[in-house]
Amino acid sequence: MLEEHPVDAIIDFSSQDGIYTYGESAAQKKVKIISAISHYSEKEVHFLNKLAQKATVFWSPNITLGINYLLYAAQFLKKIAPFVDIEIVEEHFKDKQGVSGTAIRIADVLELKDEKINTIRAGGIVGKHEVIFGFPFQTVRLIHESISRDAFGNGALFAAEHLINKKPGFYKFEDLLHPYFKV
Ligand SMILES: NC(=O)C1=CN([C@@H]2O[C@H](COP(=O)(O)OP(=O)(O)OC[C@H]3O[C@@H](n4cnc5c(N)ncnc54)[C@H](OP(=O)(O)O)[C@@H]3O)[C@@H](O)[C@H]2O)C=CC1
Ligand SMILES: O=C(O)C1=NC(C(=O)O)C[C@H](O)C1
Repeated sequence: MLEEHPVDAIIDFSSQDGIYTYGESAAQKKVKIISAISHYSEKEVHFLNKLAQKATVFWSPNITLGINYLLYAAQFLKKIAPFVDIEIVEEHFKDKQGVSGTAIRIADVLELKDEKINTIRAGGIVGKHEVIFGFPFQTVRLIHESISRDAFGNGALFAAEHLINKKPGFYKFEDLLHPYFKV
């Protein structure tokens, strides 16, 4: 397939097991792998790491620029106020299965237990994440809302552009943003 249709990168919004259909042949041909799958088991993460020995592999459970900026801002605030109460609220469309992979990632970077994730499923909400920092006399709310699925397409293109000159290895969105934080 990749011989008939050569490409520079594969962008994956399929499902957890999609990687097994193209991973090996992509890595063999040094085709970059950009995965937006929200949930992987340890088995898939291990497989991605193996592929990353040969190819440039990128994985982001939320590929929007906005949410990845929010992740930075949230970690920065937690550093200043380590004992603040933090709650995460994630909202998605009614049929979305499982807890948001983004919310799990936010909890992970802020070192919060998964019980701090509050889930809402309603109608056609594309994807909204809010991190609430409850101080004694003030509240800080960091909110990101994908108002159209175009946000994911734009994010995937941002990733693809920023991976053009990247050597084989396993990359996360923050690896692409680090250079922008140098002042
Ligand atoms: N990182 C991010 O920013 C985002 C991540 N996602 C994630 O992307 C994934 C897909 O979400 P969503 O678009 O809602 O899902 P859908 O089920 O609507 O779409 C998935 C598509 O991929 C196809 N597909 C699934 N598995 C395979 C496979 N093994 N081989 C080939 N094709 C396959 C499906 O085909 P068929 O219908 O024939 O099964 C379907 O066309 C989820 O993990 C979701 O959480 C979604 C949006 C943003
Ligand atoms: O399934 C989706 O659609 C989305 N999944 C995400 C997640 O699980 O965090 C990311 C985005 O909000 C859309």
